[in-house]
Amino acid sequence: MRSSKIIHTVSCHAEGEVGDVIVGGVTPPPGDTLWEQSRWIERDDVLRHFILNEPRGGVFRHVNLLVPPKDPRAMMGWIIIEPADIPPMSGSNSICVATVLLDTGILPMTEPVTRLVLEAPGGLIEAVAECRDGKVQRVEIHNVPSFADQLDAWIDVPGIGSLQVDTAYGGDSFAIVDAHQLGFSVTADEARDLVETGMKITKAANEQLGFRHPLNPDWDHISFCQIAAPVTTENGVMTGANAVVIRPGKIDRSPCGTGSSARMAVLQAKGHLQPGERFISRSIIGSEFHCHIRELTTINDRQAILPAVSGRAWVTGVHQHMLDPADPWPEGYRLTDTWPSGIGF
Ligand SMILES: O=C(O)[C@H]1NCC[C@@H]1O
Repeated sequence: MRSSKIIHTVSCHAEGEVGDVIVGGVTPPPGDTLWEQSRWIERDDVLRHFILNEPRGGVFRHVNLLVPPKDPRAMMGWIIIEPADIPPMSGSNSICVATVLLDTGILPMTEPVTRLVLEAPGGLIEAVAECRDGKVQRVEIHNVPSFADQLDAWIDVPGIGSLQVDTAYGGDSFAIVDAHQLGFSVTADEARDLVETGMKITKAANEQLGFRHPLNPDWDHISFCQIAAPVTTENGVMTGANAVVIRPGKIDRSPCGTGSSARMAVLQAKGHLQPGERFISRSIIGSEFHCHIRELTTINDRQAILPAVSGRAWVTGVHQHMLDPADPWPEGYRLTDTWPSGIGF
């Protein structure tokens, strides 16, 4: 076999959402900070196209590039590569990264608990991994400070009408809308309609409300729409299903860690969730993240929370993505039958 490029990945999913990890074959991008390195990856499409586009990838795939940390407190840094964005943080991807680092032995595992400090472009996180028999059983992520931005704001959504939404940040930026207001019960058979509706809401929320992170003015848009079923109490625990619509048009198969953090920030701001109380976030495929608010904090005088989100991840394979020098599509291709375009912003 001949190849002009080989990228080694360990494939993984966290509660249903793909989060493959590049463990070799890519040199760290230039930049003095993880954030700068992540903007370099965003500007340079070569890696993104090679790994995300067909024939190697698809709109469902997220890929995490391991890089040496910049912060001396961190054991590893990583850059999250999603279909539309290179985000500051990701819950499902961080659970995949922690699991792959320990299950493969890249970082040493200590049973029954291994604590990792990892550096995402959006800041340091801690991953507390429960480990047994050489396998990570569950990872609790101590996420970056999260906060509600605009509460009960009205937007006009073409084809839908006037809608009340909350906007919030949980390591990524969200417009959160009540599913029942839209006639959804957040079940798998609604997936296509949820995506079309969510994409319109994200676009309208960006145009009419916008978002800018108070400490990182570069992060200046709303990435996702979270269509959230009202919270209920199950066995004494506050529980909420959601469908997070990811640009350019797919639903998070996991309960979305950044979305769960953003939702907890809104619940706390509205007085429905207190630090220490449990919150179960449930995905459209029925998988769960177990969450709570660790403590309250502030960002530039703005009320914020420190969220904890825990979930499980499983390795699904190892791959060597290769490029035959004669392949006429070295960066692959995407078609609008499976990779929507023209909706969003
Ligand atoms: O768990 C999360 O935060 C994410 N899942 C895929 C898209 C988001 O980054």
